[in-house]
Amino acid sequence: MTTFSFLTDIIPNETSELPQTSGQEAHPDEHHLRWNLDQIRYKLFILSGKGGVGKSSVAVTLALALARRGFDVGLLDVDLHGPDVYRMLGLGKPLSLIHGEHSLPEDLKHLKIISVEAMMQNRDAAIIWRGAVKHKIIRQFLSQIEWEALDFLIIDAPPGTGDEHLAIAESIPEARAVIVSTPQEISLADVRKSINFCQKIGLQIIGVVENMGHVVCADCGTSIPLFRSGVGDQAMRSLNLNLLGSLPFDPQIVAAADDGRLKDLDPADSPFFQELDTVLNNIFTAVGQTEPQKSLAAGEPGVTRFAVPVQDGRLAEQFSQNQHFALITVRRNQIVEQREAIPPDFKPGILPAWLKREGVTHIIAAGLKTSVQDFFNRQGLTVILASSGLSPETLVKQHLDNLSAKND
Ligand SMILES: Nc1ncnc2c1ncn2[C@@H]1O[C@H](COP(=O)(O)OP(=O)(O)OP(=O)(O)O)[C@@H](O)[C@H]1O
Repeated sequence: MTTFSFLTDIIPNETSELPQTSGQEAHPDEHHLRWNLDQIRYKLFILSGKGGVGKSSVAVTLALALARRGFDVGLLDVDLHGPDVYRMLGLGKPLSLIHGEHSLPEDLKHLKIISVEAMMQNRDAAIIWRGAVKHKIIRQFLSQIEWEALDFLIIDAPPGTGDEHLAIAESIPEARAVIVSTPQEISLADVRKSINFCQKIGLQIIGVVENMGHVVCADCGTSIPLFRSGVGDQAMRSLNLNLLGSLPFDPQIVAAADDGRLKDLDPADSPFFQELDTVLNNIFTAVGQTEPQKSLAAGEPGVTRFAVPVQDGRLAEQFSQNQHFALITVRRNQIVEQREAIPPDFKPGILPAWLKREGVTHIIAAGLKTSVQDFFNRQGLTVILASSGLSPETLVKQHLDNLSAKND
């Protein structure tokens, strides 16, 4: 569940009044912001120099495709003046600020979405906010929403390079930019501005998605260019950018986005979604995500994942830096998957977040102090104490045997 009650004090009701803020306040949320962001593995910032090139469509469909592959995904719409994400997905009802919470439909269980549009009682109201207010709202989206452990956060920005972009770049310096463009010289000129912006503020660009440059013939599957051919390719080469993929113009995308049915389109019937797979795979390569499919989703019914700190293939006597964990997945009392992984750090703020991101539900460990056990328990991780020296597989099997003996 994502909670939003904090927004009552910053979102004007039905009007475009400015909330009172100097914009100069120190951010008491700094700690929470870092805590939240440390739990998110990859942050992708979707940009375009020009409006209407399909940036929101790419952001939304990337988020859908990732969630369908089992990744935990957050989609943040920071296009404060023209938020479209909520509309494209048909998430009709405005968020109830009285109850301060909102739950997403079951079929989007791997996807969390937040857009300023979700909070507007009147969606046609113009939003007139100064830079400082935008900055504050974006910081609050990032620091006060309980995003929890995510594999990907997709951020949809307005066109151009304005306050929203600066707020994101300052708050998430580790975000990586994906630039969306159509293959026309007029759009590509704006791409150069986006590149310049990213370079000036030190945002890493992972590549460009070319959109609506061709159509795919429904009868013969031939690709028919809609613009002067070669313009996009030449520009990518001259800008030294990675082309992540070329998405076709697909009339189903327009109709589905207009009707709020983007999430209902069958990817198998859509040339756009088929080509989006190439974009996704190129993004995985660029960010170093080795598995294009999350093997088994954390929290799936009947699935538990054990983390066992190991040394020389056996349960380690204690936690130590650079230690491997055996991650063992159990489904219906059977071990279905086993692999090793190393956490990025052993700090209290990092280790539980990493374990949760890896879908871990149980830790098997030796000699953990009660205070450390309580700490993991508070993070929703069950601790099972065992003696060191046995293999992780044996320990998990012993635990499963003990459980079934108790149930008999
Ligand atoms: N590949 C595509 N095929 C067909 N229609 C598309 C495609 N990509 C985007 N569209 C349509 O083009 C229009 C503009 O797309 P979108 O809103 O995603 O652009 P944008 O760059 O985010 O615009 P802005 O930032 O100005 O809001 C929408 O109607 C959308 O449905």
